[in-house]
Amino acid sequence: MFAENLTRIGSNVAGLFFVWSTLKRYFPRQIQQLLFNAIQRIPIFKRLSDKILEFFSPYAYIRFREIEGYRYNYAFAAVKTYLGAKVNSEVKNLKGNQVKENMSLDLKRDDVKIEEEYEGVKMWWEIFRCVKGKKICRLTFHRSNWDVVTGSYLRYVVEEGKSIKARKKKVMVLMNNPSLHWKTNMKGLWTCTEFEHPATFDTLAMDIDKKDEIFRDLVAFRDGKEYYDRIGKAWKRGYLLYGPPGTGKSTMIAAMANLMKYNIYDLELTSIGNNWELKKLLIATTNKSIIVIEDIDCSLDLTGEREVKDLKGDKEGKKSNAVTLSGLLNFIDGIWSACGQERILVFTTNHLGKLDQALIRRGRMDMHIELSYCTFGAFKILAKNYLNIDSHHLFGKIESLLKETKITPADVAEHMMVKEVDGSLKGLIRALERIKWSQNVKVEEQLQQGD
Ligand SMILES: Nc1ncnc2c1ncn2[C@@H]1O[C@H](COP(=O)(O)OP(=O)(O)OP(=O)(O)O)[C@@H](O)[C@H]1O
Ligand SMILES: [Mg+2]
Repeated sequence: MFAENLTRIGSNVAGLFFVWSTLKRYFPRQIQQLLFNAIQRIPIFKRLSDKILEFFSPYAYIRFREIEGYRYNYAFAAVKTYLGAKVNSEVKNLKGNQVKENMSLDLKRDDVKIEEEYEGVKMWWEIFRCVKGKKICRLTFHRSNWDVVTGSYLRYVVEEGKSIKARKKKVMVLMNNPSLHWKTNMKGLWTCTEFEHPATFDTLAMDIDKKDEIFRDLVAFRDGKEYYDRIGKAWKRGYLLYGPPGTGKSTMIAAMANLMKYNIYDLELTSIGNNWELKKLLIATTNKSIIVIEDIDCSLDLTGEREVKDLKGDKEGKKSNAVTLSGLLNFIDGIWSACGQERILVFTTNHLGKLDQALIRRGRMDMHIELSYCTFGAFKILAKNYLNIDSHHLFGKIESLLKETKITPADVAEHMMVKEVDGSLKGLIRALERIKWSQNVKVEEQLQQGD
């Protein structure tokens, strides 16, 4: 039976070769090409000729499909980014993209066939769409180079593609929608817009040592995959930012997002109906993100007896405004941690004392960061940002006034919006003297009341 089949296949292939060689003998080259193209247009012949060519070919192929099964193939994305970035003066097909008017032009290679050499080995890439319309990147290489391709080339392409993507990544900010607007399949939970806050760690006005510590902590977290795997801990970190209004809590979150290139999920607890909604929202967040709950003490009444509140929430069921402290804590420690990686959680508050200890204990909130009134060090950073000066003869006076007054970096910054250096520094000195005077009056009043 097998021998019979083999004979039949052999005679069919021989028949095809005979027809082909006859055509080649009697028809000119152009007509041969036309015939070949016409045959190739008939899907069954195309598949057959591709199979025959593949069988006799000394080349091997690796396909990266956009979708594998029902899942997006991240290797495809990396390969596509890598190929798109191969831009140089010899490339003839390029495409230009400008997402926003004020953003720079992004040039990408737009060839469907790309040839390159790696360690002396030739590689041929082709980008096309399969019958179902999904994109495929296909690599062709000589079989004798199997070891180079599978040993190092593909790893290099994927890693390079990922790092190009990370460099070009735009930070997004996502805000939760009320459940009324949610659609099926976990869609419509978050509204997404591009995040364009210019704050960086350089422009952040605070004590240099403290700033360095936070910076190093974030970088260690970002590069800490192996460490977290080794110690068997979920790859997440919590920061609690506390301090009076206008001291830079929101600015620090922006600087964190810009440094890490993580998206920000701005979680507005007051528009969440219950723990079930909270759970859905948190599960829909992606890796490499910062989940922010601003003014945690105002968003929820999280203080006092936890048990009493939770009981109330349970009794009233799903419909009640029942986002509870234990609901929040469970997701921070439990299910959510297990299903997500590389996430940062940031809580901000103006009143540290109001928070429940369970919420802010170490391990949940790994770092407590106080942002406070403007020091001379912080003032110098603001002066550099706003006025582009490193020193000035009025700095000495400002330094001694800052030691005696409580002024927020936001108020200091307000005085430096005037471009003229002398005028803005003198304005700041007047403001500091006013604050100092009113602080002294207050102290005197308190003393008199004490008498
Ligand atoms: N530490 C800081 N470094 C640089 N700029 C700052 C700093 N603090 C405040 N600012 C300036 O003041 C403005 C208000 O600061 P920000 O919104 O970060 O304060 P906040 O601590 O989040 O206040 P709130 O508690 O009211 O939310 C910012 O836009 C920024 O320009
Ligand atoms: Mg804020």
